[in-house]
Amino acid sequence: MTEPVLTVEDLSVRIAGLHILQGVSFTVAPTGVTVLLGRNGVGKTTTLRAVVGLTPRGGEVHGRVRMGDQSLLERPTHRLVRGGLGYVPEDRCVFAGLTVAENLRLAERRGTTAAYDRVFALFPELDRRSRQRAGSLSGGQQQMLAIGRVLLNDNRLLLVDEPTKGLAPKVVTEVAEVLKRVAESVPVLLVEQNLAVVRRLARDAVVLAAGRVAWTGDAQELLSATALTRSLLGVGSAEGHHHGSGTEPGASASTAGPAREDAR
Ligand SMILES: Nc1ncnc2c1ncn2[C@@H]1O[C@H](COP(=O)(O)OP(=O)(O)OP(=O)(O)O)[C@@H](O)[C@H]1O
Repeated sequence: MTEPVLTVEDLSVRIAGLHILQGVSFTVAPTGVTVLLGRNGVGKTTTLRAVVGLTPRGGEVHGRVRMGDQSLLERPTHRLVRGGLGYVPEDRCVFAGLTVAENLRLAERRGTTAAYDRVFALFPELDRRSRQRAGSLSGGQQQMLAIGRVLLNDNRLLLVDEPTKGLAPKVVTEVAEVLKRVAESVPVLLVEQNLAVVRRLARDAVVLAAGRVAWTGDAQELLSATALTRSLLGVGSAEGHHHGSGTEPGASASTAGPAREDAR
């Protein structure tokens, strides 16, 4: 068996008195996309943040997280990033007042050669728009910039949080396509609510529920098991068709109905 690139063991996170993660354990395969799923507010973002050392101040993190043989939890984020842990946060965090080129330049690491060729091959638009202010880019273009910025450097693992959130259908497809190409060379741990995107990209799935891992296994198998997706994610079917009352209110992936099937 190949060694996982990331091993999370008994991860527990408390924030503001809430015990959000209560002993989460899973691994991320060294190739392809592993998707982290679960209903709204279950702790997917909290998991990624804990791995990369960005739990909000005052939050308590316990457990073990390893990337290869390196233990991550006690290291500061900048060290982890330098060690090859790439993170694309949910809110993209591009510098709105700076140009595309300036945003990219800020991501360069001293002592290494930034891989502009790789980034512009994946995102030719960033090259074309290099003098445009990031704040005036579309949501999709900002997402491309957020991903491109991380890809300027070599990574051992990418953590990508809801990259298609709030994007137009056509752009969702573009972002999914780019992530698929990225994942050919670097493993990705992806939080994604759009099940059409999950279907397109993911090989392995980890599902969180009630602060713990409720299911792990083959992502495609999960998506084809209607009863399972309904109980774990609150959607009737990963196909995006309504089956009976397949969209329960408040279910995270329940927004992945027909309107979100565009990424196929
Ligand atoms: N800084 C914080 N202070 C208080 N509560 C927080 C904080 N960060 C997260 N939480 C709470 O922890 C829970 C998990 O949040 P998290 O963002 O990890 O969920 P998620 O699964 O990523 O949700 P979504 O699918 O909606 O993005 C939520 O109930 C959230 O309100």
